[in-house]
This record gives sequence, C-alpha cells and structure tokens, in this order.
Amino acid sequence: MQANTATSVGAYANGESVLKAVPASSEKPGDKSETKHDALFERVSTRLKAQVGQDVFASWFGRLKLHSYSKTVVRLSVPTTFLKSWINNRYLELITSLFQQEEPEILKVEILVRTATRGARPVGVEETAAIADAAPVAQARRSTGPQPIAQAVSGLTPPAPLRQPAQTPLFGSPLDARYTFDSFVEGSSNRVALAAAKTIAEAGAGAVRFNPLFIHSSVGLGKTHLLQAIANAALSSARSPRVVYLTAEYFMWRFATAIRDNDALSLKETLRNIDLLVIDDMQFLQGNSIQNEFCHLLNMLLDSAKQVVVAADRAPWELESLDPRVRSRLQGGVAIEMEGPDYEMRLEILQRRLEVAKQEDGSLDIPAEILSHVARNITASGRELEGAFNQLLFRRTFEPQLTVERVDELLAHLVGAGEPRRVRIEDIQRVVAKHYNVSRQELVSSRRTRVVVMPRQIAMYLSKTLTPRSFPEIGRRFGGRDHTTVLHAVRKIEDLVASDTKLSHEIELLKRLINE
Ligand SMILES: Nc1ncnc2c1ncn2[C@@H]1O[C@H](COP(=O)(O)OP(=O)(O)OP(=O)(O)O)[C@@H](O)[C@H]1O
Repeated sequence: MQANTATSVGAYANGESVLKAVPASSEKPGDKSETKHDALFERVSTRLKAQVGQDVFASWFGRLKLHSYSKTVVRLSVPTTFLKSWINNRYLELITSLFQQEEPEILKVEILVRTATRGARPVGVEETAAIADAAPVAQARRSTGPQPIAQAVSGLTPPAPLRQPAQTPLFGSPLDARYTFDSFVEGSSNRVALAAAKTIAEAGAGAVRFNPLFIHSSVGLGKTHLLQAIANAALSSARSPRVVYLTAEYFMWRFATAIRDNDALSLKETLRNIDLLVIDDMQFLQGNSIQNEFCHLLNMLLDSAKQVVVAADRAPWELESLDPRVRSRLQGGVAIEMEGPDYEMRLEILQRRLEVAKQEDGSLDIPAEILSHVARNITASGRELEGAFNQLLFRRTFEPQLTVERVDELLAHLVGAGEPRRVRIEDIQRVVAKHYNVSRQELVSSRRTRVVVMPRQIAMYLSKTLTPRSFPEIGRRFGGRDHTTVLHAVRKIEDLVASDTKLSHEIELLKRLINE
C-alpha cells in the first residue's frame, strides 16, 4: 500500500522496491491535510499488513493508493478493475473497520480504478495469485525467464500517448499498452503469425478468416505481446468491437467465482455478446467443468462467426490435458508456430527498447557495440533479452563505462539460457518411421509384426528420454496404448542399448536427426 505520491515499480535485483514520486491524490501537493491523510493511510496500511501478512499484503495491496479523502469517505485507488473487485469482495470490510478504528468519523471506504499514467503491467501477479487462491489447479507459472529486474529504470514504458490502451477491454485481464504491433519486431520467425494477427485486428465484423487462430511457441517468444497487440489494435479501431482478452487462468478463476456466487449465467451472457475473444496461455486450462464451459463458449463464438485467438506453449494437438472436444475445435482453425528471434531481430528489439528509454531520459545511452554484443550472445527469447536490457540500463546508471567484459560478467546467467529445442513426439515418430521405412500410421497402429514392433519400441524409448511426457501420455500418442506397454518398451530398449553397440549407435544417430 503506497502513500499517495508514489508509483510502485516492483521488486528488483536487490529485492527492494524502487518508488518514483508522482502525485496521485486529488488534493494539491503540499496541503497540510494531505500529510495528515497520508499518515492515516500509512497507519492503516501498517495495521492491514499486520493483519493479513506480508505475502497477501504484497499481492493485493502493494499498489493501493490513497485517492482522496473527505470527512466521512475515504477513496482508495488501484490500477485494475480486477484488483478493485477482488479487494471489494474480500477486504473492504476489514479496510473500512481499520480506518474507523483510526478515525471514527469515517463511514465509508471506496475503491476506484485509477487511470494509470504508466503502462499497465502485463497480465500478472494479482490475477494468477487470485487463481492460485480460488482454483488451485493452475500451479504452473507462465514465466520461467528472469523477472523484470528494473521496470524501475525509466524507459521501459513508451511515451505517454502510447501507454494507454485506447479503450479497456469489456472484461478480463488487463492489457499492457506497450504491447502493440508497432513495438513488435518482425522477422522470419514470426512473419506469418504477425500477418495473421494484423489481418484479424483489422478485419471488420464478419470478416473471419482464420478461426480460431492458434499461435504457439516456447516461452518468451512474443505470444502475449502479439495477442495483446491484436486486442489493443482492435479496441482502438473505429469499429469498436467488443473485445475480451483473458489468460486461461483468469478464465478459470472467473468461472469458478461465478459458479460459487451463482452468477455463471450473467457471465455467460457477457461472453456471448463479444466480437473477439483472445485467450492466452491455453495450456493452463484445467478442470472438467471449466473446460466444459469453455467448450460451450468456443462453440458458440465459432458457430456465430466471432473471432477467437488462442496462444499456448505448444500446438493444439499437443495440449494433452485439454478435453478432446476443446482440442478438436482448436485444431479446426489455423495453427502457426513462432520460432526464436534471429540476430537481426534481437538487435532490433534491443534498439527499440533503447529508443523508448531515451524518450524518457535523453541522457541514457548504450553503445552500439554493447547492444550488438548482447544481441549476439543472448539468444534464448525476448524475455531474456528484456532481462538483459533492463540489467544494462540499471547498471549504467552507476557504472557509466560498461565494457564488453563487464557486460559478459553481468549477463553470464542469461547467456545460453535458452531452453534446448523442444522435441515433439510427432517429430520422433516421423524420424523413426523414415529411418526404418515404415509409415507413421503403422507406428501408432495395433500391428504387431516384427518390422513395426521394434521401431515402435525405439520411438517410445526416444519419446521417454527426449521429452518430458509421462508413460500414459506416450501411450496415448502411440495409438492409445497402456502405460505398461510403454514402460516395457523403454526397459527393453535400455537393456538392448547396454549390450548392442550397433543399436546404441543407431539410437544416437536417431537422436541427432530428431534434434536437427
Ligand atoms: N518480436 C518481438 N518484438 C518485440 N518484443 C518481443 C518480441 N518477441 C518477444 N518480445 C518481448 O519479449 C518479452 C516476452 O514476450 P511474451 O511475454 O510476449 O512471450 P510469450 O511467448 O507470451 O511467453 P510465455 O510463453 O512465457 O507466456 C516481452 O517483453 C515482449 O515484448
């Protein structure tokens, strides 16, 4: 909870918060009453923190500010509608009573959504925290990359006119106004996805071309950026379509809450009337009843030619935890994979970040050779690049003469931090089938002839050793076999590899082919 003159910018490298002073109160700076009210607000904050604990406080009240104050009414502000309803539903009584304990004249506390002067965060902490609380099914976290080390450092948010989404979506997770098509760097790895995204954002009502559009890539390669760019662009278009941007986790949480509050009908009614549904992190959608609801929604929107855009960390046919009906509908549109950025793209991402940073602080600079050095060495994803850039900016404020060697030292943890290329079971099946001159259909069929049994067992063994998939999952991908069959195949090939040098070389060769 912050005093009324501070904007939180989060926790950084040293774990401390960095605060920047921007007036937030409706009262004039310098008013005596302002100081008095700030002090009151601070006291209530301290009591609230003591009452709910540090973690809950940090999750829900870290960005609560004192907005204005009259004799009997205190108005507090938060940056998102979501946070407002969360606090209203769960903590308003407590906050009101804490204020009343300090100032008995206070009758009411109101929570408002402030018009942010800085870009909204990407979908984040409070939504996922809420879901973890309300629907503990979604434990997987979306970001494995470095946390924003220094959003505190000026320059990570574009100049004022770009920061605000033209409109906020009807419902759902907040949009980050920095995520636009303009700030999205195009290259061979994402050109098709970008073109499809722009077509959708520009399309008029009824001009549904790729439906649903399914964008997939491994982490940090710009899916969220692209999805939010679609939503931001559609919202600012003259057509004023009704746009909903949601993470799958938010969807789950929202439905779970609506069902609990007997409010599912009105939620469905709201969703029924939208023009564009954008769903991020689809891999986290879990739970039978929620998937059922999602399936109805998807069917209804697709059948009435409303556009749906989905992103996930894998292709629709690989979303094994999804209800087969949902998976099948998702496969009915266009799936586009985005690859990692090449050197030119990485350099451009860094250059654009620097331009934005300079617009906020003209004295900032990072020499071109350092930028290109970073672009050459941080190859993993946009998220690692973002982390590297933030580190550099942060460091340059107190180490103005950064050398390439020093940069290497600072970014050592990010160099080569990319995940190894994700191997897919279908790639394994394709390579193995080709190598042994059988068809992929035969590999997954029930045929038990010698020519196909051994390649199948090898493919199962490789699926277990090269992918994180479980025995039952692999069984399903090989024609719905039982997990014990997979287990048997893996053990058998392991034993053979230990004693048969020829087979062991063959397996090594297959691994190389699969990883190519
Ligand atoms: N082509 C790009 N142009 C500009 N910025 C990019 C690009 N690709 C990624 N980024 C930046 O990299 C960061 C991570 O991207 P984003 O969150 O969109 O990835 P993601 O694919 O959704 O990751 P996850 O799978 O973890 O959800 C963001 O700051 C984003 O702006």
